[in-house]
Amino acid sequence: MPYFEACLRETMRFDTTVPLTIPHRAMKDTTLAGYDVPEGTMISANLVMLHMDKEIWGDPENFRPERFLRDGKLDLSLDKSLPFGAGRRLCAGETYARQSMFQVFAAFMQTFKVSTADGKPRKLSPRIQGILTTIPEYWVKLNLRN
Ligand code: HEM
Repeated sequence: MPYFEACLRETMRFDTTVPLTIPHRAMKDTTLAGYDVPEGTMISANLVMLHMDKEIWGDPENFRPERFLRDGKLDLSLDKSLPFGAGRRLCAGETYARQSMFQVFAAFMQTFKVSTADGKPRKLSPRIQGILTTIPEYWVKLNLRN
């Protein structure tokens, strides 16, 4: 189960569902990462940049759930990803979404063996970028596990 949770976290890091946070407005003059930010400035955090930062992840281009595990246990201090944003306006559905994904995908993977439709390895699909990241049509084959 820790490995499965690590897979979910790595999936959301590797393939950021919401690439930009909801735009926020600076309520007073401030500084951010050394930049002056005047009151009223619109700011959106780029979560893809965070999730693909080499300095944070070392090898962000690799899908490697083990990066969240220490001695076989999930270690949340290793998870610097923010798929649900952060701060006062972070996603209101984070807990619900994390729990639902865990329950639905764990049951799904326990029930089915999943492969590509023709059984051959496929490259990642191109991504369609919008408010959410989606992919074009992509067929998979499900076989019931014994
Ligand atoms: C995997 C699923 C989801 C992801 C990756 C996601 C991600 C996000 C992100 C990145 C934001 C912007 C946070 C920010 O600006 O800092 C957001 C906002 C929000 N999300 Fe989600 N979300 C998910 C599911 C849900 C669900 C299931 C609900 C409701 C049941 C929900 C409700 C909201 C609401 C209400 C906001 C606006 C919060 C505010 O501005 O105060 N989200 N979400």
